[in-house]
Amino acid sequence: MGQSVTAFAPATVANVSCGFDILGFAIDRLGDKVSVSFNQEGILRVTGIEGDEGKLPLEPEKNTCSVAIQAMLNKLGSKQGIDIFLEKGLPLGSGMGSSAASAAAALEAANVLLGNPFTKEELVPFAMESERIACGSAHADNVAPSILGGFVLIRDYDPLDMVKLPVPEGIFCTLVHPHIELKTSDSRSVLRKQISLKESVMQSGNIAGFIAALYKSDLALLSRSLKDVIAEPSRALLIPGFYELRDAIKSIGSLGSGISGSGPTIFVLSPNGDIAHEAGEKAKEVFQKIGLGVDVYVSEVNKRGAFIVSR
Ligand SMILES: Nc1ncnc2c1ncn2[C@@H]1O[C@H](COP(=O)(O)OP(=O)(O)O)[C@@H](O)[C@H]1O
Ligand SMILES: N[C@@H](CCOP(=O)(O)O)C(=O)O
Repeated sequence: MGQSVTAFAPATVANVSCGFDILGFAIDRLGDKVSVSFNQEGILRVTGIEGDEGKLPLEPEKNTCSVAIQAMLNKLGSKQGIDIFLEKGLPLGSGMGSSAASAAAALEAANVLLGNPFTKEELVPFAMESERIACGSAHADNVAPSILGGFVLIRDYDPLDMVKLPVPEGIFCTLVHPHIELKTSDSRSVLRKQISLKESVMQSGNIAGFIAALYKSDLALLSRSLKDVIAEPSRALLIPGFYELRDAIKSIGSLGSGISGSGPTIFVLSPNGDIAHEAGEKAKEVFQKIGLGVDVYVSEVNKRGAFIVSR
């Protein structure tokens, strides 16, 4: 076997309530690992997947790792054969950017294997192609933060215009993952196709407030801006415990909660780690009452994004 390169890419929280399809941030530690190496057969193939309980496709045109690398090879005009091995660390259909993390790790590793022809920013459109395959929409609010780290704003899609945003000191995220699976394609299908002028004004005010809050490190403003009048009203109905958790954390000093991506994971932002852990305990109580299993992760915002583990 020739040179092998392994990369890790983190889970992400997309939308962050006020930024439907245009805002996301990366999480620490949780994520997918992908190893790539050249093969002599001149084909792109997924040679194996670990940690997916046999659920993910090996077909190169269906797996987000290979779809993303194929888009990269197409851009280079290359027919280089590459073997891909995926270690799946994220649950599927979780709302934690599982499909995106695979693509981000695959691209980070393949870019190094091919001699770094692209910057990190240039990798994002390749990963968007894989999101189109995974859930029918080429949104960038998972893949961009998974590759770049931190909070990322997608100002425009055509042409792609991304802004990496500051991360206020001390801010923590609690991810609450109830044990149900929600496909992004399904939770996109419940969205209203049109919103009112009033709702558009409210959403614009909140996304603008959120961005200002990041630049000013103003956590009170950030908390007031953590609202979603576009997706949350339709999607929250698919997530048991969503409003109960919001009520349960009202008095503990957290900054607010929302749906992570398209759900079912719920995120809570907090001004420090203690409150983030307390939010996690409240979440366990809420879901115990409902009788639904839940995983809780507490994490800082990951400023690094995808990185090389070994080469
Ligand atoms: N490498 C991959 N990792 C995760 N999902 C993948 C991968 N390749 C293809 N998929 C497909 O993408 C879908 C999961 O994506 P999605 O519903 O968007 O989950 P998430 O919200 O966790 O990203 C599944 O249908 C799965 O078969
Ligand atoms: N903006 C997208 C984000 C989907 O995130 P995922 O983690 O659920 O794949 C959407 O809201 O549909």
